[in-house]
Amino acid sequence: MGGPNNETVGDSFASNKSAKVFVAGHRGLVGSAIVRKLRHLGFTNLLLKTHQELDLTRQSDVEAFFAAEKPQFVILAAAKVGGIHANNTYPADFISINLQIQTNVIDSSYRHGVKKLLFLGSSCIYPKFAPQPIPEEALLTAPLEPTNEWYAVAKIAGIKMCQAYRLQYNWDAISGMPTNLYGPNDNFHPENSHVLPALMRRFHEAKVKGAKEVVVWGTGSPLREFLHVDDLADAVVFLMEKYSGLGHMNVGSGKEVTIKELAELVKEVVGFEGELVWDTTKPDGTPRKLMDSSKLAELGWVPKISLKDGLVDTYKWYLENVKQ
Ligand SMILES: NC(=O)C1=CN([C@@H]2O[C@H](COP(=O)(O)OP(=O)(O)OC[C@H]3O[C@@H](n4cnc5c(N)ncnc54)[C@H](OP(=O)(O)O)[C@@H]3O)[C@@H](O)[C@H]2O)C=CC1
Ligand SMILES: C[C@H]1O[C@H](OP(=O)(O)OP(=O)(O)OC[C@H]2O[C@@H](n3cnc4c(=O)[nH]c(N)nc43)[C@H](O)[C@@H]2O)[C@@H](O)[C@@H](O)C1=O
Repeated sequence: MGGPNNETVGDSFASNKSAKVFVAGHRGLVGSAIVRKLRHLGFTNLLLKTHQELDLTRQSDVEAFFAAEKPQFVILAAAKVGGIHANNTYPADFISINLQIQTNVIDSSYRHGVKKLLFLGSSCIYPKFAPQPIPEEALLTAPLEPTNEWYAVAKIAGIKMCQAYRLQYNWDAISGMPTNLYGPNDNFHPENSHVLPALMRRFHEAKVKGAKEVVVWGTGSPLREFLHVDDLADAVVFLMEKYSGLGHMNVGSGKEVTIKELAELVKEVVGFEGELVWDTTKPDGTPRKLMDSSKLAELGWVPKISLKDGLVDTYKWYLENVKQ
């Protein structure tokens, strides 16, 4: 069994199903998938608070919550999240809310005896023109993509905070960097969401209305790597169990598609039969961000859900759960 400075640890997380686990952001895309996974594994003592019940930007409330509840494990999936337009339009929100949430949760977790914390960042932490596939070592080697640099700077601070607490206090805080995610409970907002849910909604509404065209942003040439959120939840539990290193860990599918290919695939899954029209006044963002997830693969984790299967599953969820 390893302590905080060992690269890998034994099965101390998943073997204790009655451990008190705080999943922050449990109603979001990622948090809800982690809760499903933990419940499936038999965890019985999950600590869950809605944004209304506990605003994680309020330091004294977070401090009081940790003092009263004393969780043993923390998975930090609460954040201000959005797609390229939201990141570009609300830079102050993206940097300040994320810095506040993560600083409050990480510091209170340490101060109130949490055994282990997992912080979630994003593939946008890497330079705009990083080597592909992007290894963890590419962090802070060149300038960021301007459309999301505010969010990226907050996420980089979160990684560094976990590392600093490990170094100074010998405390077990780790970071996982997921690639672009999708799945049940995604945000389907027409402007502020990520590309995949935005297109699913737009194609669905066009199909229902019998529209002839759907507008898609940018040129269609950027490449993106997509991972189903149930795979990510599986990787999160894996990291909680098996990894206790200083370095952050990439979590990707290893497969990339152009936005044009993605749009064609979503169109097919939804069953829209009209044309695509490209709005090139909208930004493309970073040209390519395929992560190198070989470190995680070497530890023994690989994804299982293909993009096609994941899209079918997500559209089924959309039809059953999103008000039409
Ligand atoms: N979606 C993606 O493609 C990717 C996501 N990630 C990371 O995964 C994590 C989760 O993202 P995702 O699930 O997509 O985001 P969502 O927006 O779906 O969920 C975020 C959750 O955080 C909660 N939250 C936000 N602000 C506060 C606050 N002040 N106090 C309490 N709760 C709050 C939200 O509650 P409410 O809605 O009530 O505000 C929501 O439940 C983030 O760290 C993100 O960076 C990483 C890579 C890709
Ligand atoms: C996960 C990651 O997500 C964000 O980065 P991003 O990968 O650029 O995210 P995106 O999903 O919004 O766009 C991907 C691509 O798709 C194109 N695109 C086409 N049509 C629509 C469209 O309708 N909506 C959106 N959002 N994009 C569209 C869009 O122009 C771009 O070329 C970060 O800000 C940050 O949040 C982050 O970490």
